[in-house]
Amino acid sequence: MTVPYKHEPFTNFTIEQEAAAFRQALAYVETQLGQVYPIIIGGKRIVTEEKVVSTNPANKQQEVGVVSKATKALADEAMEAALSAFETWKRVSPKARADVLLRAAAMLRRRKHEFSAWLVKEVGKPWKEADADTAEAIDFLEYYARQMISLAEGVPVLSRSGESNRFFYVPLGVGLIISPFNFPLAIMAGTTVAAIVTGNTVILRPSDRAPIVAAKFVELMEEAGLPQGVLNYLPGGEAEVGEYIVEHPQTRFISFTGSRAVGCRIYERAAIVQPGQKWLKRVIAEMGGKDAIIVDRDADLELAAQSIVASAFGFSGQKCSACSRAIVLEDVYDEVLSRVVELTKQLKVGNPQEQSTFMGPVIDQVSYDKIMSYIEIGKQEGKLMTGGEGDDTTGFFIQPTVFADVAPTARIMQEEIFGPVVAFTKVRTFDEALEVANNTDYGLTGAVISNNRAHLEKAREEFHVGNLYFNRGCTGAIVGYHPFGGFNMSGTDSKAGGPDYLLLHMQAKTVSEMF
Ligand SMILES: NC(=O)c1ccc[n+]([C@@H]2O[C@H](COP(=O)([O-])OP(=O)(O)OC[C@H]3O[C@@H](n4cnc5c(N)ncnc54)[C@H](O)[C@@H]3O)[C@@H](O)[C@H]2O)c1
Ligand SMILES: N[C@@H](CCC=O)C(=O)O
Repeated sequence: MTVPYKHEPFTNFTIEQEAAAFRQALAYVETQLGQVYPIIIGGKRIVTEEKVVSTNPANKQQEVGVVSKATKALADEAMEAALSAFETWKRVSPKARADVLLRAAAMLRRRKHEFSAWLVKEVGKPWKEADADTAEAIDFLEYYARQMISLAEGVPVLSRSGESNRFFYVPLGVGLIISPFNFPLAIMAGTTVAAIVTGNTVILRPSDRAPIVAAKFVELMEEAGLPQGVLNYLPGGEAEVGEYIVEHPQTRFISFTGSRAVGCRIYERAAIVQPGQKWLKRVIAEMGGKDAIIVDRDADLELAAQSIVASAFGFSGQKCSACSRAIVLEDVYDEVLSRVVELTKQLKVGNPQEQSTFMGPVIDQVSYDKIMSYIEIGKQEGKLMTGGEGDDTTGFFIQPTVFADVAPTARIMQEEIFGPVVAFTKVRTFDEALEVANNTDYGLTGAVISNNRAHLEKAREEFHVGNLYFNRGCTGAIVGYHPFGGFNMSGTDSKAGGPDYLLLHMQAKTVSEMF
């Protein structure tokens, strides 16, 4: 028997012992930088000529590590390895598969600060954000392991006299996992182990902007006892190799997390039935957001301001759940806006290695340039209240930026910026607030800060997002507590860390026997 699932607590860094342990982990990781990590196919280590260098976004001169770049030929090899491992892995009992995850969770918990320190280095997460990312990865391992155990026997169905009917789940086959840079441990690990614990084998394509954390996780899964070929690590080669596997006739499913543009392209490519293909590929796509916080006239305005700031600027706004729109009732608009500006000015932007840093860099030059260009657009579309500056001399630092008086149809109110930028818009009524909130192509997260029960109930029905929060911010979903995933162009309506997530990786079989 396993103990019931409970989410991993966050580290309290105000305890000096914890802070010291984290500093020690950072110092250790510093000694490990710059190493070369091979591709792993069927347990075999392969180093290719062409490489991808992962650098620290807070200090672009610093190499975090180097990975080999995949090729189409290696993609074929990975497919063969995964297909061959599938023949044995699918027959391993669900309980034994779950045990590998539980062991990995225990090992990751013991090395929690070390993994978080890699996140600080590779993607510039400040301490608390890195700690939450690692905690979430542990949660996915623990939660999906238990869920698989409970699904092992299938679900009871009715039988008539003289008949015995059974309904149970079988794995799909080889899955392609494509993960984003922004939760390079939690999302990469969660999507990978959901596919594995359900009996599938996978080819993992981590983001080229965070391949080292993924390499460390793959090593950990091997140490936890995962058989060779079940998890094949194939970094590098971005679109070309990724699309090649998407289109491969033996790919059975694709679990993608990333931007809308790439998700839509994958969805489209996967729909084409290739010669020799025997199934329709399943695509799980978790995509972008344009998330809003509504502030009602009867609301705790300090809570509103704190929620907007934390949700807009946590990890430099590089969360699909980030608050990029504040929709505020006119009666309280000025007060909320001025408090948000005041709080924003107090945020410390700097090297995420420092404990006191609230906001580190954005991920790379491409992101930096894109966000800065949106800031220029914002200057035309609204009133710049604070921020607006960037500095990319050492790393990719952008000041947290607030725009006021932006029209709901403005580009910065419609397009995902994925950076530390929030736009305020003023509305007259709560109904208008809901209309503005729903007026994007996305539908991922949203929050309402209100003391008005009728308004909250109305939002419960009409605010069309996958994750709706009342009287709190719109980021920070916890596995098993806030199943996560969005509507419309935010994805395929799946819910990571939710009770039905594993079913997306299996097919149900009915067996009926007559006596
Ligand atoms: N809904 C969610 O749960 C969720 C979670 C995290 C991030 N996101 C979204 O992800 C985006 C940020 O992450 P990102 O910048 O890494 O996204 P991205 O779309 O640029 O990349 C995601 C992954 O796709 C790969 N890729 C890129 N082009 C490809 C192609 N043509 N074929 C196959 N693979 C390809 C990348 O290498 C990367 O591994 C944001 O839009 C954010 O909202 C969504
Ligand atoms: N699950 C995370 C967001 C993941 C996307 O970037 C949250 O709830 O904030």
